[in-house]
Amino acid sequence: MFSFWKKSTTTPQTDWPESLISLLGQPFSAVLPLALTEIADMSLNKTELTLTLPFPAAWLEAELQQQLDARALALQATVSWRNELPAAFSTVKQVVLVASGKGGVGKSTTAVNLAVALAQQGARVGLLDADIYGPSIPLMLGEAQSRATSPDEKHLNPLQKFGIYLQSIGFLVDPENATVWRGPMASQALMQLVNETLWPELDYLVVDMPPGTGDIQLTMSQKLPVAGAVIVTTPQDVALADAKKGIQMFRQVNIPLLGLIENMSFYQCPKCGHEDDIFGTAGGLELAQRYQVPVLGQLPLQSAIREAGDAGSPIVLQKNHQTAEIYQKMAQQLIFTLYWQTRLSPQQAVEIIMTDD
Ligand SMILES: Nc1ncnc2c1ncn2[C@@H]1O[C@H](COP(=O)(O)OP(=O)(O)OP(=O)(O)O)[C@@H](O)[C@H]1O
Repeated sequence: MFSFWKKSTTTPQTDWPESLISLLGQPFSAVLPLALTEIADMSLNKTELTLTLPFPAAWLEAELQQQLDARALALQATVSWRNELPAAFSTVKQVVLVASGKGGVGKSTTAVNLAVALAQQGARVGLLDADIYGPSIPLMLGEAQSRATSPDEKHLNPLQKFGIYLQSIGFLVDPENATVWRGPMASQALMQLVNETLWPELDYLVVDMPPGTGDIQLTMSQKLPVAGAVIVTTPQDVALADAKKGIQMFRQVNIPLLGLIENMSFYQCPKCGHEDDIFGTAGGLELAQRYQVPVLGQLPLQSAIREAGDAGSPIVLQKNHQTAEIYQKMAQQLIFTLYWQTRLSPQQAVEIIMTDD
């Protein structure tokens, strides 16, 4: 019997206003295509409607309040969440890989912005920079000069920035030294980085994978108890061919594909807003359709994204920025996809065992 989420007995009572019951009983939005009555624990106390969900959804509070106001229901919405998932390993509940077949398509940018967007929803988030060929996350979070510290010479403390916990191969070695690692040595080092970091309790650990579909990527995908992978691609033919290999690799090792993100989808002129399909049209979307992978979103090629990354302050932190909102919507979709997937097949906790092969 599925036991991920037990609804309480506080589902709407008959004395709840009819319009409130109808609001909560409708599929809520494209991001949350379920009725809140199906997933939330709810209570109504005079002027306050309190919902507790099985996944982080800070965005829902504002949307729900809007709907309550629109229906002239004089209620204050409060949303909280409770994570009842078992840890997939150590203190980490769900591991999400961000991968790309080809280098330079914006994988690290996407991983950083998604991790911060997940934290903005109220989740406890870790970000592991496993991109051994170009650990760029320290730079993108303004921590390029930081080094990992150890409390006992055996473990590593993660850094904390913008509400997320960070670890990077770049905090341990100079990027030039890391790039010479190959095969087993690289995967061994990366697995050590995962295991020896003192992660606090995390709802999501986002892993920025090295680009490509070689041995390192395969070993990591097999050794980590992964909840799912997100593929980042640009619409160019060469990137798509490599993204296809990524999809095939994850399918081979039974890792669910949570979604595809088409980055640098179109060029957006910062002056006039004109859009141009600089790398072709919707290639990522066609690939996603062909392989039946959900599309999480499309991002423009936009100098603001690069500038924010270079300044060490990801664009998702900017208030009311259109691009920040795209990342936030993608994170919401990701949260719901992970919830739904776990609900359909509850995961088992596993122990990570290091071997020399
Ligand atoms: N949508 C975008 N618009 C403009 N610049 C972008 C966009 N996405 C990424 N960039 C920039 O492109 C460069 C490469 O991005 P990033 O490091 O995220 O790619 P990557 O796929 O992780 O690369 P690598 O394979 O080297 O790790 C960075 O300078 C980044 O700021």
